[in-house]
Amino acid sequence: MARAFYFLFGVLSYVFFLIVFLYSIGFVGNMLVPKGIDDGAASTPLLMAAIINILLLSLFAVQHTVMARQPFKVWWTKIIPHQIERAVYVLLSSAALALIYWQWQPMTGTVWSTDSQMLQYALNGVFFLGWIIVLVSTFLISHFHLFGLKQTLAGDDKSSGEPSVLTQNLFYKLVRHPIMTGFIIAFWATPHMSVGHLLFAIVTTAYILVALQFEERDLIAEFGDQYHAYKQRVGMVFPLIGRSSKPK
Ligand SMILES: C[S@@+](CC[C@H](N)C(=O)[O-])C[C@H]1O[C@@H](n2cnc3c(N)ncnc32)[C@H](O)[C@@H]1O
Repeated sequence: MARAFYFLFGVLSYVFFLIVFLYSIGFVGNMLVPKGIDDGAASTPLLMAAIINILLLSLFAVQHTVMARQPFKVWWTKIIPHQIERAVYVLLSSAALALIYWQWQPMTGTVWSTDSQMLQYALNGVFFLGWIIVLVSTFLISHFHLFGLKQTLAGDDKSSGEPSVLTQNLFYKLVRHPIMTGFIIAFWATPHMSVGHLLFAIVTTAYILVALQFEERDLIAEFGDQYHAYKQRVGMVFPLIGRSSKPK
């Protein structure tokens, strides 16, 4: 009975994530959604709009980073069943993203814009390529584990999970964090960069670079020398850039 509940919760959380993920593409790309990043009346004064937007992004950053850390998970799974820990994380992360999109204050001044149709097609192509890299990379790691569905079918024994495997194939052969590479590409590639979009791209890129320091600390704790060797060989977010020079 409990297992069925965990699975149902996992499925609902996953469906919510999928809706928010698809909305993210429309929001950042200013297409096909009721409210894109540049839509809405720009009635809030610029400085106030910037403060609100940074606070919204910070809320997501704090939730996403704190809940992903091992000490938090150890404490949290004393309160909630370990089978749904990841699904709850995915649900709350998706809710934090939905809040950003809902409350985002448009800042519509133009930073760059191109009239060239060729360039517009090219930049939109790169934008979609970024999202495809994100999606494919989640499957290279383990899509349904990453989004918490697999864990809902686990037994009561916390230690009975599958052993972790360090993915090093396809995109992971080129960079250590292709999901983040895909996001960065998708956030920056646009034929029309508004002030609000630029703020979004700068803050999210900075957050990604900080969050990866925490993630890599955890990966080293988990995989030890194997990760050190991987770090020496493979760039962080872009090929060849951000490799460590010597073994620790
Ligand atoms: C949202 S994913 C992001 C993965 C990676 N940072 C990226 O950008 O492709 C975070 C989870 O992926 C796991 N992870 C990161 N790199 C991995 C790898 N090379 N193999 C397996 N799991 C990995 C982390 O332990 C963490 O649980």
